[in-house]
Amino acid sequence: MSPIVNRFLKAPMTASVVGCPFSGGQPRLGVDKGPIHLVEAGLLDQLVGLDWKVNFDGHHQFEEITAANDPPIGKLKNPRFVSKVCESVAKVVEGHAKKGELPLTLGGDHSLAMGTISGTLAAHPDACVIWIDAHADINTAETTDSGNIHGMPVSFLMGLNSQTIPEFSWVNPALKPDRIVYIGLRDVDQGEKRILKETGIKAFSMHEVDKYGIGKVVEMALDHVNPKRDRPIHLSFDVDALDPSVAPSTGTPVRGGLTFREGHYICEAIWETGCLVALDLMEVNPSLEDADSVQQTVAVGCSLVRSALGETLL
Ligand SMILES: NC(=[NH2+])NCCC[C@H](N)C(=O)O
Ligand SMILES: [Mn+2]
Ligand SMILES: [Mn+2]
Repeated sequence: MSPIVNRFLKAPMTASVVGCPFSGGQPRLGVDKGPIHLVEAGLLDQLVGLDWKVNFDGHHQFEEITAANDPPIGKLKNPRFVSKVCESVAKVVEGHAKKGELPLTLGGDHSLAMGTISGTLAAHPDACVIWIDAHADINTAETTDSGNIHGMPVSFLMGLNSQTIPEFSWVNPALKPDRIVYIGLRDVDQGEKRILKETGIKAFSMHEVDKYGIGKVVEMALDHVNPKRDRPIHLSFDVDALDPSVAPSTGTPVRGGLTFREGHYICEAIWETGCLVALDLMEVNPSLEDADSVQQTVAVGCSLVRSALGETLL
């Protein structure tokens, strides 16, 4: 383990794994198998190898709400199911975080971040969010085209929906625009572009990664949300931020993404701040593409987590 001291976690440093076999935030089956594959690939032993104490007592259990009992609310698909699962995930993440452990949430689709970030903010009200993704996931109930809630968690966390949706009233819209920063964006819907402008949320798209290089981009991102490097950091990593040649097995791949090293650099640099308090690794879908692609994507998912939890190259 690197000599980095984490200022928010209790010793012995403990990762509490929240495996979330959930796919209700988007239509493609298989993303619910992501956490199972990540664990079966040996991720937990790898973390033990980095000197983490690892808590894992099986994947997160939740009650299924069937489509028949979950008609759309406006355009939102599976709204009650997504909401219930995220609410339970929020409680679990909050519980771990309040004990000084690091919740490591394995998705599952990215709607789960509504839960994980709610949980983090309940335990660490001062936290900032670093969101690594091809997508902004900030559509509102009004702007969404797809109705897939994995494209909307940030809007709920920030309270951007003009009409309150009672099913989601448990979400405390505590995330402020200056406490989230994006890296890796390249497929942002028109309505989302407008929201980013209006809220003034800082975003480093692939254009900025090309222009400045990943080292400078991460530094600028941290300077924005965490200028004194004294705030807890929640890192939410959607594997589709990586180029599809690096992480092919994901539901909404977009070409022109982060290289293998750029993705890992982000994780390493955030660990080096000593401020990481929660990590999400989302959207690994082992049902998509051939067996080699699946193996490659799962392996990259594991190595991103290791980098974020202190693995170094030397
Ligand atoms: N977490 C993701 N992969 N999100 C993809 C979102 C795609 C699109 N913007 C939508 O709203 O449906
Ligand atoms: Mn994405
Ligand atoms: Mn996403």
